[in-house]
Amino acid sequence: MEVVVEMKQISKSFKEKKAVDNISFNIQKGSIVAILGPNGAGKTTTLSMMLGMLEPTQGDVKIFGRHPKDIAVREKIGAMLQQVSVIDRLKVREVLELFRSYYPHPMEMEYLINLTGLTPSDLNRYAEKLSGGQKRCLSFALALAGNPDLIFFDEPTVGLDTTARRRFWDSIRQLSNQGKTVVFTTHYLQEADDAADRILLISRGTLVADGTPEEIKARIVKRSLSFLSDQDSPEFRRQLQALPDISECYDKDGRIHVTTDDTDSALAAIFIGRLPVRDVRIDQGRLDEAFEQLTQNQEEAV
Ligand SMILES: Nc1ncnc2c1ncn2[C@@H]1O[C@H](COP(=O)(O)OP(=O)(O)OP(=O)(O)O)[C@@H](O)[C@H]1O
Repeated sequence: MEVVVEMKQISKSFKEKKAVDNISFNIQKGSIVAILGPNGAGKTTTLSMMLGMLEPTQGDVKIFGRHPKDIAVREKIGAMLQQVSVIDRLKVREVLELFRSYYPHPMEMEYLINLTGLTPSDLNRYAEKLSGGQKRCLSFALALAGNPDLIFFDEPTVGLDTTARRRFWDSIRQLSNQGKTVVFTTHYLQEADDAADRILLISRGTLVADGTPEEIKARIVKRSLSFLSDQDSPEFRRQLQALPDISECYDKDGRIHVTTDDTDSALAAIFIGRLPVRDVRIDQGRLDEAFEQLTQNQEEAV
């Protein structure tokens, strides 16, 4: 598989603040990768270094095997960033033509318009007169104007309604099917889960997990066992605390719950030790709760 992005031991500090701390990953051609994390995690900083807009304090970024600022790289990448700025006094069609003219192999105008949700009537309007959502569509179109092989999006769906959001992700899938590589940042686990093949989970500047959405979910969602007991005693509670990989033991809704990363081993230990339990259930924690907890921890630490 062709590697298009190589991030090797990247750190970025702003004065005293370490925004990104020793992150390494590669991105393969044709993949859709979400950089997921709470506010201030370092997502935009990471993206900006891939785009060559920020130089790392340490480490090495390579895009298509070259420095991100290399002209050959610039012709093959597109980006849609958080702030939407449009050129005044130009109609949408003129702005698009202008951007297309910067590139050796621009995307066909008709395809570009279809893909990005701009309508024929939008094309004759002045860019500054578009609504917020329409400006996002224009921004998407400008990111694609050069027919890039690698496209970066910073929080792409902020401010889009449900229909526009769905259209955006459908278009991204189409681009990915053509072998284009997509990297986007998001706060939302749900969005990363729906849209990405792979999630890079960033927290406080470090890469805390890297895998498919399924792997990430399995990692952050805690499992627990719950059961009833007719012979509750301090000795029984001590035995529960000694189960493998137990992080918590509590009572809820008349049942005893133990949280563990390894439900199989905990179950085996319960049966081997003949602990006085019955009606054992394995519960999967809720994904949104787990992610919220991760986010809260981050916010508390900032
Ligand atoms: N130019 C800068 N000067 C000083 N500190 C900065 C600068 N840019 C980012 N930071 C700090 O670096 C940290 C990471 O910021 P970054 O914008 O990368 O986070 P993020 O994950 O993209 O957050 P958000 O989701 O809120 O956009 C934050 O603490 C931020 O305040």
